[in-house]
Amino acid sequence: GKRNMDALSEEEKRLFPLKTVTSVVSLFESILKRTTEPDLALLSIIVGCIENTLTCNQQILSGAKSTVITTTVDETSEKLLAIPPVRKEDDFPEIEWPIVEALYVKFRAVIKSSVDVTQYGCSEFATRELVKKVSDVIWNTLTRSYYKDRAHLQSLYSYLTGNKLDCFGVALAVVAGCQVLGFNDVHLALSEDHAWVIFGLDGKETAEVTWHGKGNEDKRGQPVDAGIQARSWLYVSGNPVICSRFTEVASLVSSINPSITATTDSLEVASMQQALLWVLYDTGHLTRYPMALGNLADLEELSPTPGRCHCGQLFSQAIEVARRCYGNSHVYPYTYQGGYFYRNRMYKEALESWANAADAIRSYNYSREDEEIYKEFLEIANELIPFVMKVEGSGHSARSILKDSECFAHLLRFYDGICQWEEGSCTPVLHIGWAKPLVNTISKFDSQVRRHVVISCSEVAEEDTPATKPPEGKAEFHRENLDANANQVVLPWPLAKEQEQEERLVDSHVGGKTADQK
Ligand SMILES: FC(F)(F)Cc1cc2c(N3CCN(c4nnc(C(F)(F)F)s4)CC3)ncnc2s1
Repeated sequence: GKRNMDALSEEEKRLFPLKTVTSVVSLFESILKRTTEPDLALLSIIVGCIENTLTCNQQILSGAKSTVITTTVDETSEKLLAIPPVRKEDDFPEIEWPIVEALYVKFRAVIKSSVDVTQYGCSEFATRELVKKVSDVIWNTLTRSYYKDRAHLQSLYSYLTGNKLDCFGVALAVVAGCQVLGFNDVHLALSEDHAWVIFGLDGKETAEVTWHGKGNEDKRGQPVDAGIQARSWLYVSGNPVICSRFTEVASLVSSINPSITATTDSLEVASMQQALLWVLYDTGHLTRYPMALGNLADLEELSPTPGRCHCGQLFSQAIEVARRCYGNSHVYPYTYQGGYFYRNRMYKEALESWANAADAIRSYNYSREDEEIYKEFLEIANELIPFVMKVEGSGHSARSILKDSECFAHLLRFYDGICQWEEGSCTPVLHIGWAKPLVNTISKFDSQVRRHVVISCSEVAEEDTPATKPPEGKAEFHRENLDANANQVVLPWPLAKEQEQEERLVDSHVGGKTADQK
């Protein structure tokens, strides 16, 4: 029969005007169920329209009930403000189909009129020149200069109504533009702080299509191999999330930003994002996307969905995926989980997550474009851990973590990971600003506790390692390494080297027992 060339079916159009979370969820479910690939431009315009309507022209003083702030209004101002009747929390201003359709048609027209595909070969696959051309079209239609880190610049709605996009938004727009031109081999590749595209036969080619950070010359058009060779966290050792159309939908949903101000979120936008993430979770499109699982977990912590798993399980799932599918080269799954434990005063678990985060960073070389993760570790080391020491320090209970050798081991592993991250890097990581909190933190632990920590060397395991006892220097830090009364913990090698040298030093001076006599 007649191919329906419209973006939406008649049934889907009947869901408009969109004014509840439920209607947006129904629309997404319908589109995700189709046999054809979801249209990134259409979905990005829809969620962008809702987000920007609810967060950008919000008059807090209008007393609109949609925001989270608690306005302390006194009697007089109550009358003045004439607060409107409380709206259901998933109500939002009506989004009309003709508005969305007009923006969608405009995007397709901009792309098709700016790119003459006949100039780029006749293969079904995109070429580097084609990808660069689409990136140039987006790039050259952006406002000359604007605050790139502002919120709500990630969608095509922002691009089409304000000619502004953030770093992620440019990458998404390029992939959406290639989809308009029929190049379905062009897909998003996502690291924890950057985005690029893959394309060509078997998706073997890569290309930068957007900028990164401040004051860095953009590398648009170039492959990302150099970044991967440099072993910088920014390129996650060549383990980015390689998106399908569906994971690209997950990325545009995950990048929805409900914030109205630094301290206020829009309830409707947050509940829409949460509901859409569950739709993508149920259709299996978050399975290999740790950050989206982390985003969903954060939303669930704030407002648990009845009948859904506990947010703690989502944080754990994200870690599982990062270990199984991405060579444990992602850091955020551990800092998402550590943040959750910290907010819920589960400080021993938080220390373990942060030590695991440091294990993930240790094999990288720190480079100047890795500032985001540097700031993450700096905040953990110089704000969060000192706070834990402060609140735990007062407790003289035997159960205090300051008397727990496993906690001390987590702490040493945390610092050791950062030290090893610095080793071999061109850019230094640690400076005197790290030392004071470090010394302060380490010295808070009981000397008895410190005495019980056994440092072991974990050389690279050989194939024929005897299964019986862990050979000299082979024991890694595993739970089973705790001896019967669990008051000894074993640490991985890098720290042991220093400890052994220290002990040898001590022994030579005070004739104490050597390491192997203990
Ligand atoms: F494409 C770029 F360049 F933007 C890189 C990406 C970032 C990002 C994301 N983020 C970034 C990390 N992020 C975090 N929020 N809390 C974090 C943690 F520190 F608690 F771990 S990390 C929020 C969402 N969430 C989904 N997908 C992506 S793809």
